[in-house]
Amino acid sequence: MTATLHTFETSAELAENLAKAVADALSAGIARDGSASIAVSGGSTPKAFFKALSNAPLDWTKVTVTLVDERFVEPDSDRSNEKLVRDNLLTGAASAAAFQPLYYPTATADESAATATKETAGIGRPFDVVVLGMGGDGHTASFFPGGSRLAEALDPQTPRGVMTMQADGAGEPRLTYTFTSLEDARLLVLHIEGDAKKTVLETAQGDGPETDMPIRAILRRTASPVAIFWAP
Ligand SMILES: O=C1O[C@H](COP(=O)(O)O)[C@@H](O)[C@H](O)[C@H]1O
Repeated sequence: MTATLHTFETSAELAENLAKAVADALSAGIARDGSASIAVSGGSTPKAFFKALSNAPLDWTKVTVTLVDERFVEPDSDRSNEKLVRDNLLTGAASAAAFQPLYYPTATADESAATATKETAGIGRPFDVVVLGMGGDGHTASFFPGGSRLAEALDPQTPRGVMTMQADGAGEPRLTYTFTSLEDARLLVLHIEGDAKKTVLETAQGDGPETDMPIRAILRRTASPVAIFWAP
């Protein structure tokens, strides 16, 4: 599918424009279906975007927010993507939204993934909005180079749902939506910032296997077009 690059002069300008595009897509989902869904990424990049989106004037009681991926850590950990979202997105107007976690306090990450798959089965078919990030190693969601279940996660035959992933660069065991869960979002965004990530993106857009840079699966073969939002 095609990818279109949207460039902004500052991170603040990007955050405002991305929040507007996402709010419009959520409003369209509510108007069409009576409810809307969004899966967001964690990491260090999305904070300003979350703050901008949390003030968007839409009927948040009709919106379900979930995560593209998560670490298998308690939700009060500074490493938790759930904590990032609760502290920065689910505030103000957006505090009325429903939240579907991927982490559950189970004995193993696999049990948590199974519970998350069951609990999220009613949303995201397709998601109204998916906002992906990208790591400096070319990972997106928890599709890490060298990931223990990378081939399965990226396989177009693997069903929708949440699965586990382990990788050297990942730290804790991960929980991640599969490629098929994310690729057909009505608005599919890749949000990256900084010159270093632009260089990683350009490398990923060149030849080479998906296993080296899993973001290539998103850039090459999603059902939906990818809107890339970038600022220096
Ligand atoms: O591990 C993760 O990293 C990526 C990118 O994070 P960033 O800190 O470089 O912005 C993120 O998209 C993913 O959700 C997160 O779990």
